[in-house]
Amino acid sequence: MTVHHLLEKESIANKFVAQLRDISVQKDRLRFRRNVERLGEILGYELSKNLSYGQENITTPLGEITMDLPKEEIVICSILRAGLPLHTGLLNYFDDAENSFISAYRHHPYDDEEFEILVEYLASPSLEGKILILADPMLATGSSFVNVLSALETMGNPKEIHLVSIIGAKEGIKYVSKEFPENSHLWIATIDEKLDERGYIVPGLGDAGDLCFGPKQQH
Ligand SMILES: O=P(O)(O)OC[C@H]1O[C@H](OP(=O)(O)OP(=O)(O)O)[C@H](O)[C@@H]1O
Ligand SMILES: O=c1cc[nH]c(=O)[nH]1
Ligand SMILES: [Mg+2]
Repeated sequence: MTVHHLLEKESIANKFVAQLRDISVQKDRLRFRRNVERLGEILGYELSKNLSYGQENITTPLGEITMDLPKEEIVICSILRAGLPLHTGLLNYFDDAENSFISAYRHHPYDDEEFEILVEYLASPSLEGKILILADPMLATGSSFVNVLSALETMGNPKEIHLVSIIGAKEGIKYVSKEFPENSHLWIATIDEKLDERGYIVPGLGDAGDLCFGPKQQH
């Protein structure tokens, strides 16, 4: 897997990530979701430099020009819930992509520290021969991305997989790199050192799903 680390070079994206992390700003849910969406747009733009292009003739009111335009069939698959605003950002740029939605959430059957990842809902077109973009703003242990990959197996073989995320922990990135095909790419805004005992990224930003949409109750 090739890792593309957006914040390695300073840009306006630093400010969006800082606002997601900042405890005095992140409780504004509208701003939080919009910053996730903006980072989806930026990461999508970076990713677009890696796609295949083909020539097409364009007619303007004054003449003709040949332009290189994207040729790939793209499916954007986001992991509920926190993947939704990232999905919107990606879809703002890849506006004719097909779309998949999958649920993967941490179920705590016994206590706060132990959890399993449950995949319960999947709606997807065929992925056969297509570019699959998998979106989730948090890559902590990496188990959600890996479980989702196996849940998507019945949908066909994508030509290439691009993971899009905002904050990743080193340990989780190592795990997904081992489990995803070698020609996959990870487009990530920033990489943090560690996880705490509950599997949260430190310093991270907290719970991205709750910050986007409010707390949820275990069932
Ligand atoms: O890399 P992992 O260790 O699997 O953790 C990351 C997952 O945790 C979060 O989802 P969460 O379970 O909090 O669901 P939510 O989006 O519904 O809040 C996040 O959006 C990822 O899906
Ligand atoms: O740090 C983390 C880990 C998992 N899910 C989150 O939302 N945040
Ligand atoms: Mg959550």
